[in-house]
Amino acid sequence: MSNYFNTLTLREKLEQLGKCRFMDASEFEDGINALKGKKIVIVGCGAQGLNQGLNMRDSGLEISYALRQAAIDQKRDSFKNASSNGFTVGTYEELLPTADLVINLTPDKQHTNVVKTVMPLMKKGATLSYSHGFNIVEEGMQIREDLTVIMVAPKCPGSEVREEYKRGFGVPTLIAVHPENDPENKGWDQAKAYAVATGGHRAGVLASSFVAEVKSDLMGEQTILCGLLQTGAILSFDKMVAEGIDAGYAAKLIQYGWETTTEALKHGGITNMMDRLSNPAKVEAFRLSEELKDIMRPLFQKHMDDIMTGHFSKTMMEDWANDDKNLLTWREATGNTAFEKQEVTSQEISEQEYFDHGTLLVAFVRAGVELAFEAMTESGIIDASAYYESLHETPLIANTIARKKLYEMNRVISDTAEYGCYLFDHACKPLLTDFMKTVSTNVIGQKFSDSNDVDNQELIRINAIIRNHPVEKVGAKLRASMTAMKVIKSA
Ligand SMILES: NC(=O)C1=CN([C@@H]2O[C@H](COP(=O)(O)OP(=O)(O)OC[C@H]3O[C@@H](n4cnc5c(N)ncnc54)[C@H](OP(=O)(O)O)[C@@H]3O)[C@@H](O)[C@H]2O)C=CC1
Ligand SMILES: CC[C@](O)(C(C)=O)C(=O)O
Ligand SMILES: [Mg+2]
Ligand SMILES: [Mg+2]
Repeated sequence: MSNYFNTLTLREKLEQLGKCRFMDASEFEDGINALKGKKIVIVGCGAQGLNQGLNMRDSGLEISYALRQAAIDQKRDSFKNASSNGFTVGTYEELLPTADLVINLTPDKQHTNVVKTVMPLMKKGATLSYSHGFNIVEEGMQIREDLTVIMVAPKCPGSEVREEYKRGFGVPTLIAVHPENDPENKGWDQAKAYAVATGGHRAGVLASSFVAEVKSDLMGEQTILCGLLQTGAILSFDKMVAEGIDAGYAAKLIQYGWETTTEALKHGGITNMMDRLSNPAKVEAFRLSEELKDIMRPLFQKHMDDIMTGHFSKTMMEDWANDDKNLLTWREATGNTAFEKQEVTSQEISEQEYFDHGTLLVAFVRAGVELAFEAMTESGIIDASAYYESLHETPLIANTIARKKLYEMNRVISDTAEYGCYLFDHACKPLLTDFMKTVSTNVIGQKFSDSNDVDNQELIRINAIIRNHPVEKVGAKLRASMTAMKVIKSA
């Protein structure tokens, strides 16, 4: 097997990277019909497997879970997840030969092994689905010619896939059909029905490609979504403690600070998040974020380049072959950081205080979102896709940090995202050493200034720069269509 992306001509690469169309609500009028009455078997019952399955069953589809014999015999979490929720659970041999749709929701590292085991058992003309295209794009997995291959990739952690559905909504979702595997021309109808069943159509669906999904997903998770939140958390905590801020307070400010400040992104993008600061603090956050952008730009570009060339996937696969030595060492090191180990204070921190004492957090978020968006769009990824993989998903990942610090984030995201997160974090922390020496507790841990004095001309200039960034333009459009869809549904 060889990297599929690297076998494409330049024109084919650009064509697939640029595939991204925001689908109209009318395209989902057929609902779940293309999958109604079909036998759907999910392989794996972890973060995505369980939550997607619950939504699909509640939407009227017939779902069961195929697990490894050992998982069933040992009553592992996957078995408990599926059986305690009343699903039929069976072995591959029992369930796969009659399945119309097999959904592979095992970790990316296992895909080659899982697909090679599953494929011979699948009936002629069935469909194989993924929620991330790594196996097809980076490993070049070849799928039997009679099988249709689709992707339905929710742009968020599995827990949110379920929570949003229960709220009567859904999460933005990217769908694709592998061009090499659509022999009966039914892939798009099935992918659309699947997106309806998970609730994704209510939040916005992008008709895209396996290639665009993989390259944008990897970039978002390595940089702004997970890597930078981890780096920013550790550096900000260490800084506060070194400067005499109570450690319990510092830990709480970070653990919940990302969630509170990025909640503002959901409603009104970077503009709204920055507007939550006092004017002098906004001017300072802008200055800091510009500096951060200059320092971190080469690192963001390196991650994008390494993802595009296949260098990242090659090195991660080397670690897979080496029993995950790097991943496991890095995971342990994250668990041992002072931030992770520190108990948080019981002292109340108000919503506004998270902004007032978190100017640096806001600067990190602005810098990271804009850099990730810029690196993706400069590489041919369409702005809507880049928006979902940078700004949109940041608050969702921040929610996981609020639950149990970095441990919870790294547990909930895929192993692929976790590996990329550590990779970025280890390269980024040393880059920011000098920068961190220049900041003090007036931008992290305490209020920036008691005065509200500000130069009007400077404020106007800064506001214009923030508001005119392309991530703000596409974000305003996408957020408006999400609201519109929500209204259509409840009408
Ligand atoms: N995590 C997330 O939020 C997101 C994940 N994705 C994608 O979704 C897919 C699933 O990821 P995620 O939900 O994180 O995965 P998990 O790590 O949560 O998956 C665990 C499940 O996979 C099973 N499994 C593990 N190894 C094997 C194997 N060798 N053979 C068969 N089953 C195995 C486990 O079963 P057992 O009990 O037998 O070990 C368990 O049921 C990935 O492609 C990922 O990139 C996409 C968007 C977000
Ligand atoms: C952010 C990481 C992710 O891509 C996701 C939750 O969307 C993953 O792979 O877990
Ligand atoms: Mg993702
Ligand atoms: Mg991912």
